[in-house]
Amino acid sequence: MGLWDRLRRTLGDAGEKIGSAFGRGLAKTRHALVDPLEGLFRRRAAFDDDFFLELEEILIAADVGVKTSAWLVESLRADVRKKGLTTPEEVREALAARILEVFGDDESRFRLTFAPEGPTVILFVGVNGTGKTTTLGKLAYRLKGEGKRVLLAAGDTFRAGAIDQLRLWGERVGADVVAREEGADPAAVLYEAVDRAQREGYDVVLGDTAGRLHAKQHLMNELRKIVRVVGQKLPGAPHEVLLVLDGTTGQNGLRQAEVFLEAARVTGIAVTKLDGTARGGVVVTIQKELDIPVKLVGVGEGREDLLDFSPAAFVAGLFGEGEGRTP
Ligand SMILES: Nc1nc2c(ncn2[C@@H]2O[C@H](COP(=O)(O)OP(=O)(O)OP(=O)(O)O)[C@@H](O)[C@H]2O)c(=O)[nH]1
Repeated sequence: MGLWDRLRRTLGDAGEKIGSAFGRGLAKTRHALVDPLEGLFRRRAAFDDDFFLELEEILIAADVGVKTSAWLVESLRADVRKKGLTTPEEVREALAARILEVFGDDESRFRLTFAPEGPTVILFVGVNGTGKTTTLGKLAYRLKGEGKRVLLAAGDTFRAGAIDQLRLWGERVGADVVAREEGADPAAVLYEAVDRAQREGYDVVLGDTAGRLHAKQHLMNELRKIVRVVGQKLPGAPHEVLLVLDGTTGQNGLRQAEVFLEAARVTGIAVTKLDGTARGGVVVTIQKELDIPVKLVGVGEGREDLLDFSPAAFVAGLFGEGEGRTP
């Protein structure tokens, strides 16, 4: 079975819808990556050194990252040689297959983890302005739609504005909010939220946290304390620590993330603002270099603009499968 058929099979009945949602979200990245690739196919008759050199430049420009791009190009070069690929279609498919290989075959790794019973606690961490609160709000909206009882915890107590923003999301999606005053101990807010969730039978607690990078040591201590306190209150929690990365910052965002990776056991990544960037290739780099699954992607400012990440949908969307085109 060819790659495109395999992707279709993985995505199943909802495939077309998922593929086109990813296709729309990745439109700018596709223009930066796949369109130049088509141009390259037209200009270069042979898959020679110049072809691979140009391909590497295209990948790097779409923020696939230097190391990952080099790996992709070398793998593709080997494919062309060993499998005797001669047509653009074959080479395009081999490249898509190599990108898919970076993510591995196990789609379940990319799904959010929920506690088998009792409340699930999901913490959102990341630099301010990356879209943490928005992503949390969108997820709350989705979970509410699934009939879950959702409690939001305003753990970014550094700014009154952040607390208000979370309250607003609570109103907008009909979720209850636990908040204290500005300057309160974030761990205490999270403790209170988990306690209330246990007593009152909430299904999910979504916890916001602060992301001030200039106070690095303080930030790390604060995060560690939150994770510790939540874990003591509810063994197994937090079930997810989601690092929110702004897709428009590409590789720079990855470097900023290191503080959070040091401070907490990050279980998944949410990449936001994919709709506004040609740097969606950063998703491939995150996988190759951090090996932490991307679980959610933001593709707009609306409350429905949140997608579950899926490697098959990502590759299908990237190569235009979801747009009703045959790749
Ligand atoms: N286009 C687009 N905009 C987004 C997306 N996610 C978030 N945004 C916007 O990004 C901006 C920042 O989002 P916030 O949720 O406030 O970011 P934050 O990380 O919580 O930042 P602080 O509140 O400062 O801690 C807002 O204007 C959001 O509407 C997305 O997926 N696509």
